[in-house]
Amino acid sequence: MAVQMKTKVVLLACGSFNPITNMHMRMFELARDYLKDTGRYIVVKGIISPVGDGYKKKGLIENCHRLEMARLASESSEWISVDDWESQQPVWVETAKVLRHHHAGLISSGDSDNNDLDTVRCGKRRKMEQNRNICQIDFSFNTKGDTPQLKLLCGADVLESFAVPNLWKPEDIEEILGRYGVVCITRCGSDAEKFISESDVLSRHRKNIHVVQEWVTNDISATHVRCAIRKGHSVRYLLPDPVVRYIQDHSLYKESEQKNADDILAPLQRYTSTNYRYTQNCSDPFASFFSVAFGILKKSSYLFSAQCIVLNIMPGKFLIRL
Ligand SMILES: Nc1ncnc2c1ncn2[C@@H]1O[C@H](COP(=O)(O)OP(=O)(O)OP(=O)(O)O)[C@@H](O)[C@H]1O
Ligand SMILES: NC(=O)c1ccc[n+]([C@@H]2O[C@H](COP(=O)(O)O)[C@@H](O)[C@H]2O)c1
Ligand SMILES: [Zn+2]
Repeated sequence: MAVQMKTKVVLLACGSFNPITNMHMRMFELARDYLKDTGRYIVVKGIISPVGDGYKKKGLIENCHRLEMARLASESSEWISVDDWESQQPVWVETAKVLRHHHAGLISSGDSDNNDLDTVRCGKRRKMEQNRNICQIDFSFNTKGDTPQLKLLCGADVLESFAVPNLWKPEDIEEILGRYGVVCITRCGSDAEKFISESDVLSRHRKNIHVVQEWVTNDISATHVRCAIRKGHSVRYLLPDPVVRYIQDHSLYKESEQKNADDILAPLQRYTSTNYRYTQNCSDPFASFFSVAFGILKKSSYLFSAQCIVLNIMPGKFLIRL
């Protein structure tokens, strides 16, 4: 009887994880089931890669805490682990570069018995031994090719953010979609299918974009969690228990929302340097402001939902803050 060959996949989730929530962990489970059900893929590993502090997102707490919380959350998983390479970089790193880094790691480690994937398996062997059924499901297939495919795992809001001017370099979008591929989990407030059909670049790479419908709609967001903590409300059952304990033990998120409040998000800073530069001797600051800001804000529901927009207008000078 012919043995069906499956393509091995490693899922990489990039994000703030500020803090990591149950939904972040659930994204991996949803994506793995979806890919398995296609009959073509077998997910062998999930990587959580918290963004570095240089991302400058409003309210982003130090990476040491976000990393530790992600580690605590992934302790209960036999196939998801946390990688600190991205968060340890001295400046913010584009997602395409993070993918390149992990892809190079997969290639160099090959697919031998002592490769990177097996390091995760060994590190979590005890848990896997406790759950032999999962081991059998995951590794009983013949797989094709030596190196697993690496795919970006994200929510639909991140996919939609591809359209925000000056947030992503067009060549990075091409690389992410063309070379790796994306597994996108639907999210309240986003319509991934509509967005893909209306975007030339996403339509062109349609076969590399897997949209996973989460029917049990779950609008947990880290922003809501931080807001609840500030109010002194319980966040239990929205986050893994060890993460709730860590937040309590370290008194996190009480006053962190002011962090980076005056900063510009790193990608916007990098790609719009000519746009947001102070404009000197401008005869009509409002006219100039709108010509710059309109491009940025036109399709930025993603930013509107997550960021506060502040304008600093001084005589003859102005600055957009997102
Ligand atoms: N409820 C959710 N449904 C689908 N995707 C989600 C959900 N929550 C987070 N994600 C995805 O997880 C990844 C990391 O997200 P992030 O760390 O920004 O979490 P978040 O809850 O969106 O936080 P914040 O509110 O601070 O933006 C992103 O790809 C995001 O789209
Ligand atoms: N140009 C880019 O590579 C680019 C732009 C915006 C966000 N991102 C990444 O997407 C993720 C989004 O995280 P948040 O949803 O928490 O903002 C982060 O990991 C960030 O580094 C990448
Ligand atoms: Zn987010």
